[in-house]
Amino acid sequence: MHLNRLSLLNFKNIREAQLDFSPRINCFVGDNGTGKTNLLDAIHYLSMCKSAFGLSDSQCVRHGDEGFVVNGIYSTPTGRNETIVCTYQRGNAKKLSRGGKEYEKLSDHIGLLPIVMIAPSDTALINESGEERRRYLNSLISQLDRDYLSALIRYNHILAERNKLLKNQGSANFNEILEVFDMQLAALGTALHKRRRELIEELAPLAAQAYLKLSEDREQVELTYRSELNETPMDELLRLTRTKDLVNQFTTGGVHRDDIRMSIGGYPLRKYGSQGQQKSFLVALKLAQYDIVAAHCGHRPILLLDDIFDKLDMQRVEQLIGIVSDERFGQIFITDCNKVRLEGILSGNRCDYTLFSVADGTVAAPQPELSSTGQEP
Ligand SMILES: Nc1ncnc2c1ncn2[C@@H]1O[C@H](COP(=O)(O)OP(=O)(O)OP(=O)(O)O)[C@@H](O)[C@H]1O
Repeated sequence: MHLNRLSLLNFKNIREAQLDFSPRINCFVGDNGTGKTNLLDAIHYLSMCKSAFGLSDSQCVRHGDEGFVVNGIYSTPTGRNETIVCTYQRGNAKKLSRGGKEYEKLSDHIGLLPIVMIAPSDTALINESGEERRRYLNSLISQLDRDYLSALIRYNHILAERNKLLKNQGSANFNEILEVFDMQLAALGTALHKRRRELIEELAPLAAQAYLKLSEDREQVELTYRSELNETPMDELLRLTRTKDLVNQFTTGGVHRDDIRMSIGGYPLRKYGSQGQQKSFLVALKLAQYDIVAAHCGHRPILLLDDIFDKLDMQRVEQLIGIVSDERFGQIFITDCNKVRLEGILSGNRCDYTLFSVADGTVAAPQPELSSTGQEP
């Protein structure tokens, strides 16, 4: 599945654009703040029905305008064309259609056009709280497994109800209701824990392998799943923490406290990893994610590489381009401020790429000499 044509209307700083893409490597080059990342975000919208950066729909409407349209024509593996359109008007719910038919539930679309993005904001995965890492896990597993998403929604709902009850300990039938919540929470928590454990067991060796390759066998990283449920089943955990929960008036144990430990050479990555090592780790993690998503859907996700070369030394950049130029990767979109550097790296790796110049929200169609297999026409 690849994106043939992207048409935009009033999306962020892009008033209007219509772009035809290569099924392999597409590059957006231009100065800071010109709209390169915004183009990636539009592609993200078509897959995930939302911005990759936690922005609301209205924040993605071009300033002063009333709504946006993001339209993508995709080529399916069977050679058919599939049109996906996302439209949003301020004050209304956004709409998503596939082949002219509007989705009733946006969640039905998730997973149809798999996508993996590597962006500078991913550093939050290392530097922020466990909530960020749980969000990452949840979003990844939800792309692979619809049951997971519904179990997660139920878990969060019951957790909120249980916390409300714990603040209201004088309410009628308090103990009976608490027992019911505990039973439901234990069943859902156990299912979420199992799925997270399986995913991390799959992800960890792939990420470690990708990191080794990026660092040319110089450094080793590790990813481990931290959960209270690794040692204690959820029903028992709720029993053990009951007294504490009554005092604190919220649920102190469960999968809502899970985390992922990331380390380099046995030490915490956040404290001991350099910026380049942290960036390499995130790239390795996302490459591992790519392999898992590709294996699960049976076709290659679209890969979005935003500002990917920042903080990486030339060897790692070369390794990365070497990895993604492999045939197991499908369509790729890369942004960079430095056209000469990007062209040098891609030509050096004999990559087939198409280059778009972005300036002040306007995207120039590729010139013949900029659509290259590394050689002048
Ligand atoms: N809703 C919006 N309406 C108009 N302009 C917007 C909107 N949202 C963001 N922008 C503008 O888009 C620009 C940022 O674009 P983008 O993040 O794509 O930059 P970039 O080309 O990737 O830059 P960099 O190289 O610095 O990462 C900023 O100038 C910002 O003000």
